[in-house]
Amino acid sequence: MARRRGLTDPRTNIDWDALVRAALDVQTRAHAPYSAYQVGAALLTASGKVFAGCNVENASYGLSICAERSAIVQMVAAGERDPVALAVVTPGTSKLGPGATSPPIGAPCGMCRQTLAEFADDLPIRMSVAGDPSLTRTTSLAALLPEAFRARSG
Ligand SMILES: O=c1ccn([C@H]2C[C@H](O)[C@@H](CO)O2)c(=O)[nH]1
Ligand SMILES: [Zn+2]
Repeated sequence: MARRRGLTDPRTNIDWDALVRAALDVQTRAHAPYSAYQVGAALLTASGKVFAGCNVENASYGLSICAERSAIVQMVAAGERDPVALAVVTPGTSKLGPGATSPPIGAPCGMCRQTLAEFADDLPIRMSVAGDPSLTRTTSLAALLPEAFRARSG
């Protein structure tokens, strides 16, 4: 018999504030000397644990890894494979340089979307701009990546 999801199930009871805080915390440790664009991501898994990742750039630019994929690597290395929510935090206006207006709410890139699709059919995703609570949007992996590539059905 399938277990009913209780109040403590992270799928139905996502503590978004805590997840965004974890993303903000790891964002400060991003290694982004080339783009100066620091990103933090925090993945909540079905076990209730949070795995955080930041972008790590390289002098050979193409080797850079995004925050979202960093978080997935942390999750898999810890033996988990069932993400239930993702928070992503991108830089606020103060980091954008002179003359910058309102920053865009940074959404996960295509490569990160497909990497997320490896571990979840769908996933709520909250995207926030650091330091500006009005710039927050909650969407889903299925909305961001319809018709993800899947080698197998089911
Ligand atoms: O989904 C994304 C898109 C970009 N970046 C990083 C990569 C690079 O270090 C910086 C500028 O593109 O932002 C992420 O972390 N996640
Ligand atoms: Zn990415």
